[in-house]
Amino acid sequence: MPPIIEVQNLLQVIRKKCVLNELSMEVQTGECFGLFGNKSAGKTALLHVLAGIDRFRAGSVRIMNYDIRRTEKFKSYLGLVTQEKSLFQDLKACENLDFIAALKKAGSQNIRQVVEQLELQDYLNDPIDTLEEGVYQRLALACALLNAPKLLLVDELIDGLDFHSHNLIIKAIKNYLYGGGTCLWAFNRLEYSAYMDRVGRLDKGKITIYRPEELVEEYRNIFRTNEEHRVLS
Ligand SMILES: Nc1ncnc2c1ncn2[C@@H]1O[C@H](COP(=O)(O)OP(=O)(O)OP(=O)(O)O)[C@@H](O)[C@H]1O
Repeated sequence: MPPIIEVQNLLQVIRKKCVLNELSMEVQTGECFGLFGNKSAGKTALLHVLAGIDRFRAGSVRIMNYDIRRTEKFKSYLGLVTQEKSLFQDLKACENLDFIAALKKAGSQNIRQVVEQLELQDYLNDPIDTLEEGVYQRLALACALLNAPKLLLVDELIDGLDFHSHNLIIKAIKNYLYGGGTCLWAFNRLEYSAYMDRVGRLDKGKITIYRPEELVEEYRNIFRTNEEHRVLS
């Protein structure tokens, strides 16, 4: 089976700055693949290319074996939670679910399922701008899962959320993966790498692939080295 995401020599330039530089990577079906890196490392830029939001300068990107420069068919298999708030601000929570379900051709059974899974029952009649951050992110994930996507792309998602929302989201993603889904998850807190099967660390437009424990070990070593220098100097 070909990889669900296949990127070769991807070059992305934003406002004359080379953000992704000859980047190549593959994600296999069923993986939870993390994108890790400092602020401005290019995680969102890569996610936006994979979601078909931004055009890219050069290279090749295939999602589910579709060349994303040639077709938009892959988009109907995606679920996406962006870093920016992208739900409809003028609609209530239930209206967002109904509207997005209609766009994705998802039925009322799907809506009931995600509402239950992410415990949104008490918030359905609330306007979006009154939702606290954790509930907003649960709703954003619920909307992304409505079409039972083959590939879920999420940016940050759980950073700074209350413990209950954090746990509900982790459980929902775990169930999604258990059901055969694939997730690509951008984050910038090292501890979240524990949720991933593999992690790609972005730095200066390049990607290095790690097992989560290798990434933690590398940072532990950096810490130890720094500590030694500090004590010695
Ligand atoms: N619309 C834009 N206009 C100008 N520069 C941009 C734009 N979008 C991204 N960039 C630049 O591209 C680079 C990569 O940004 P990106 O948002 O992908 O980083 P990131 O790894 O997601 O960071 P963060 O963790 O802060 O979200 C940064 O230097 C950023 O300033």
